[in-house]
Order: sequence, then structure tokens, then C-alpha cells
Amino acid sequence: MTVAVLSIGSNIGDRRAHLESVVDALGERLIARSRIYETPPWGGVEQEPFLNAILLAEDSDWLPDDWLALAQRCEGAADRVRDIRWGPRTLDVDIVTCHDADGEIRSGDPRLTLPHPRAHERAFVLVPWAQARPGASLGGIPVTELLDRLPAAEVQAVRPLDPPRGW
Ligand SMILES: Nc1ncnc2c1ncn2[C@@H]1O[C@H](COP(=O)(O)OP(=O)(O)OP(=O)(O)O)[C@@H](O)[C@H]1O
Ligand SMILES: Nc1nc2c(c(=O)[nH]1)N=C(CO)CN2
Repeated sequence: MTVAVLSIGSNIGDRRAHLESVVDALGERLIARSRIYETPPWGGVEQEPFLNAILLAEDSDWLPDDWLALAQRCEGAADRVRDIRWGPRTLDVDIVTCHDADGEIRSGDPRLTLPHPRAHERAFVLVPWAQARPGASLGGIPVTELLDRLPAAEVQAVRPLDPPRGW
């Protein structure tokens, strides 16, 4: 059994529909989801704002590779093209972390690095995650503490869409 924390983001086309497509693909695996946040682009590329959210999902048989395969299927279905690193995209699905019965799974494999090596420095990941799971931690450090380490302006710029409309 594994539980995965998925970060989903979109800044091209029908951003909300792209996020919803991952909820649909997860089906009964979905166990929790954050609200949807509008977030300034992270990573230095000038582009439109993103919508971001965090999804938590569970499967009794799946291994980390199965979560990556689902992420890549969803990106493919959204006609995701890989061009500029950290550039605009219809849909980005990252595996932030994955737990099994023994705890947080660690992997240095570049095809699937766990926990995600940049998640701890991204307010667009940490803010929704803390909202969906107030006690969450990453690499043994509480998400709220990771947030305290980021510039306050970056954290404050991650704003929930208003009104929530079901999310
Ligand atoms: N934890 C992970 N989650 C998702 N993809 C990962 C992970 N670790 C490694 N990868 C690999 O990273 C590759 C590039 O992913 P992608 O193009 O989505 O990167 P990116 O979103 O531009 O950047 P970032 O990884 O910083 O979010 C994927 O092909 C995938 O195999
Ligand atoms: N705010 C925000 N910025 C990003 C995002 C994202 O999902 N949200 N994804 C990126 C792709 O790697 C690059 N920058």
C-alpha cells in the first residue's frame, strides 16, 4: 500500500479543467484535496499565473512507479509539451512524496526522485499541502516549518481562489 502526495499545476488553457482531469483519473484513490490556489510563476520564467493544488491518494497495490505513470498519463492527455524548463504548461503533475507501511520512501533515481528535490522550496506546493493536511511533514520536517523558512512574500502570494466552488 502506498499513499502519494501529488502537486498539480496548470497555466495554459482551461486551467481548472486540467486540474480536475487528475481528480477524475484518480477516481476512488483520492483521499484528500486542497483548495485551488492561484500562484505567481516560480523558477524565473516570465509567464501567466498558475493554478495549483495538492491531491492525496492511496492504492493498496501501487508502487511509486505507478503514481509516476499516472502523472505522465494525465500530462499526456492534457497535450503537455516539454519545451522550456519551468516554463508554461497545460498540466504538471509532480510526486511530492510517497509513503508505504515503513514511512516516507526515498529514491535518488532521476526518473523518480523521492521526496521531490524542489518541493521544500515551493510555496505553491507547501501552502496547499498544509491546508489539506495540517500535520504533514516532508523529509521529517513539518511543512509549516518549511513554510516559515521561505520569504513571507512568496507564501502570501499563494492565494486560494475565492469562492472555493466545491474545492
Ligand atoms: N518526484 C517526481 N515527480 C515527477 N517527476 C519526477 C520526479 N522525480 C523525477 N521526475 C522526472 O522528472 C522528469 C521531468 O519532469 P517535468 O518535465 O515535469 O519537470 P518540471 O516540472 O519542468 O520540473 P520540476 O521537476 O522542477 O517540477 C520526468 O520525466 C520524471 O521522470
Ligand atoms: N507557481 C508555479 N510555478 C511553476 C509551476 C507551478 O506549478 N506553479 N510549475 C512549473 C513547472 O515546473 C514552474 N513554475
